[in-house]
Amino acid sequence: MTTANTEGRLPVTTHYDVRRDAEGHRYLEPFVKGFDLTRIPLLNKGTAFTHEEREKLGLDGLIAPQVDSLNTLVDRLYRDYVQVQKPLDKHVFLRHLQDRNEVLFYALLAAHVEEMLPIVYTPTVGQAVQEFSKIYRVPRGLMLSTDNIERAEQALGNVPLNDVRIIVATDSSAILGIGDQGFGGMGISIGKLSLYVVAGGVGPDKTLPVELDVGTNRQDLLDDPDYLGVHHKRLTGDEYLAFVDRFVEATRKRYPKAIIQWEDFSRDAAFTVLERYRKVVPSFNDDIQGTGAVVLAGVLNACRLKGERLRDQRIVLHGAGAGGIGVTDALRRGLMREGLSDEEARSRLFVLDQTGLLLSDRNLEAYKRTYAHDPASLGFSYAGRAPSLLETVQGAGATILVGLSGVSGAFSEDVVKAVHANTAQPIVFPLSNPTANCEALPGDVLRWTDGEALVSTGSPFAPVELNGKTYPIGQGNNAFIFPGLGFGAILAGAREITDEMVLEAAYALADYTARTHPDRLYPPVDELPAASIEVAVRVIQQTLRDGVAQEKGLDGLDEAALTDLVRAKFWVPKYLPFRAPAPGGGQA
Ligand SMILES: O=C([O-])CC(=O)C(=O)O
Ligand SMILES: [Mg+2]
Repeated sequence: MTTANTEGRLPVTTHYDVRRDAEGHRYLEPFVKGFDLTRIPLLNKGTAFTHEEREKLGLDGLIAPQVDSLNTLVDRLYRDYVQVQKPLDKHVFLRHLQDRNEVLFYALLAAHVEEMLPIVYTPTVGQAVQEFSKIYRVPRGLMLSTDNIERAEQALGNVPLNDVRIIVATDSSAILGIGDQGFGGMGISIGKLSLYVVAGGVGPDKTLPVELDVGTNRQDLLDDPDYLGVHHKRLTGDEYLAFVDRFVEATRKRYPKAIIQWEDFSRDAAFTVLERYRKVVPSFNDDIQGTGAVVLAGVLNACRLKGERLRDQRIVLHGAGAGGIGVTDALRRGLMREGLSDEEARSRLFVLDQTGLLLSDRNLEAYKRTYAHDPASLGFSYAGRAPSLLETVQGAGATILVGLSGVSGAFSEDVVKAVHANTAQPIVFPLSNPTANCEALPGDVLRWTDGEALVSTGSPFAPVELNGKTYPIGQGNNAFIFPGLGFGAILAGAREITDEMVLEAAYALADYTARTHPDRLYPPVDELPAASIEVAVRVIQQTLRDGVAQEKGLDGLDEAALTDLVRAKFWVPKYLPFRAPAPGGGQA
């Protein structure tokens, strides 16, 4: 309920208490009045407060006289937005709007998804993370650090939301392809959650971005007096795990229904954290599992376009971080679905780290060993300590080349042409983000292969024109997976995010694309919400098969009924009316 607590502080309640009247109409019950209403982003309606609301809510005289509709405000804001020139300034423009008037922010974003996604998300979010201390204005989300982790429960108690269902948490150790970003990684948690709302239908009051500020190893940040994070080196080992333990424990107490999406952890921490908590709290790692699923979906579609199967391919993956190994895992599962044994699947996968191909006679971290080849049975020779990318592509007869290395330009002309020499239609995915870290430009890949390559990238690229033909470049970004995966898991009340749920998300995306855009690898970005709905439905079905759904009443629902349910629960930006409590009115 919405009564002020006894100490007279801000009421301890959600800042967005949606209720329904007897006829089922949604409304908000004011728990603050007057000026404060214009300062709480989830409640503020700008000039859209009606005359009646202004009178009743103590806003008379505090707002410009004209009453606007949400649509009018969206149009007005969009006209302002297009005047802003630089991408980072556009990002700041939108973030400020989000911190001022959240419904308007989402209405604007929803109306211009394709245009604004590169601004709130990759690539511009990469720059926003790097400049985070400079662009920081008002707080958003939960900022845990070595200064307050001992009081994690108290800190979580301060979060003014009562029913958080999805958390994106990062320790900022490997943001996109740009490495350790210290406190600035908060920008990625915020950006991902905007997608959960606009593409995944999760209400903004159900989302919480979290920064786990365990320090940074970047000397330039430590030396910068304007850097807003804690000024010490990163915690490691037991201290690090104790920090994350405290966060998880406090979160479980405050938000027992919340799912945690681990984001942009460096390779070791990514695997350790995922395994340590995945049975404790429903959670998944976006870079390992989300990226894995999205790449599997695109590769399946590319194989379909070639008229071949995944099992016919030989796959080279450049990059053995969280993303690289996650994608390799997903492709291995995909190969096994087509009837291969685990060993046969692994024999078709060739993973390289900075040194070269993973070989069993190299001194490798545990998570890389699964994919190490025995040099004796490799069947091709090489010059150095480990085969280079070119040697591997040639020796292994690669038909697919996937980049998750963060190394700009790693897919040179000779490497791409070597894949083309092995197959008429090479599948080439330079996926590293943001744009500047991409392994190759799609236009180059297409030119080097006479337009025959099937290309997709992680960050957005304009369509390529070549010899009078236009090639749209699909965005193989986990944004096509995590919003639907998370939303489905929320609606099912999943007690765990199983590997099968993630795999099902991949097949759902592949099927959606094959049905709606048979000539493409991924849907266009403006179809993110539609694709996410399909992913969510299939994820719910998988939670039922896996026996992890805690929500009752889903069992008997067929696909059409589940789709109706997901659509009905999809949050859409709308200014709800403020009303006094309805006698006997139930909670939403
Ligand atoms: O954020 C993105 O665009 C995709 C992703 O998870 C990453 O690159 O780390
Ligand atoms: Mg990521």
